[in-house]
Amino acid sequence: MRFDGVWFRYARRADWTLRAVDAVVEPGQTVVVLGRNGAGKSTLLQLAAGVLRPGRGAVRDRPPTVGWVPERFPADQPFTAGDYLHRMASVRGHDPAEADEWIERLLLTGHTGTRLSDLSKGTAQKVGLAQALTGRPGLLILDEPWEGLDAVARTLIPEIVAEVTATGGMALLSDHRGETAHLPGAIHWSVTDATVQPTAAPPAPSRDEVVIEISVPRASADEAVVRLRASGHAVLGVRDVKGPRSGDSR
Ligand SMILES: Nc1ncnc2c1ncn2[C@@H]1O[C@H](COP(=O)(O)OP(=O)(O)OP(=O)(O)O)[C@@H](O)[C@H]1O
Repeated sequence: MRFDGVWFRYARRADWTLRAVDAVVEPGQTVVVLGRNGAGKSTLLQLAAGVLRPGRGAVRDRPPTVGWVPERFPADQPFTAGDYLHRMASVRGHDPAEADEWIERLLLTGHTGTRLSDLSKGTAQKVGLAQALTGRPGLLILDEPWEGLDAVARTLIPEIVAEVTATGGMALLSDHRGETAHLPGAIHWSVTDATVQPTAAPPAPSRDEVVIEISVPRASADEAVVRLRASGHAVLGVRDVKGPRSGDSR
């Protein structure tokens, strides 16, 4: 996908929010967009998603299926979470059952009967993420994904991004706090003074560590992640485990 001389402003006589953007995202690539508040990261992501149209220039070769998670999920809609996800899957031409995979993986099963407007902010963000992932997008766009999401979902982001890119998809994420430093192989763009430039990745922390796997009841997953983090541990991932328990038979 290519930004080909893209200029954008929000009103006819306003200053340009983005000027002369030329940038390429290759298949299988992850791009992290850095920049201070108000620099234009969300604007760039919405141009990539096709939600905004350039004033000049064009975004070319966008994959046919785009999953976009805005910074804030618009929860003021008259559906339950389950209804919303199944309807959105149908509207986008996917099997509604595909939504169920993400409902389960993002630990949303207990929330499917809740109205969107009654969900907590973090759960609503997960519904937005499930919506974007249904149908296996060739371009996944996550606007500040670390901001609203709960602890479990945050650990899933690198895993989900890796799955999208492993099959030749592209991922575009914005990050104003440098939390995406751990996305392996990502390239970084910086939005400064209305222009977009490649920039160096923030340095990754050095390690001399071991990985310990633990299991907890599904309902306690979020609390466990929060506690482990609070104790100074790095939580690398959360996955669903089905079937009889093994490995603790002593
Ligand atoms: N709908 C809009 N109408 C007019 N101006 C807007 C609109 N949305 C954003 N802007 C302005 O465009 C500029 C870029 O905003 P944008 O949201 O893209 O920045 P950002 O880098 O994503 O910031 P943040 O990190 O705070 O989300 C800001 O000055 C913002 O106030």
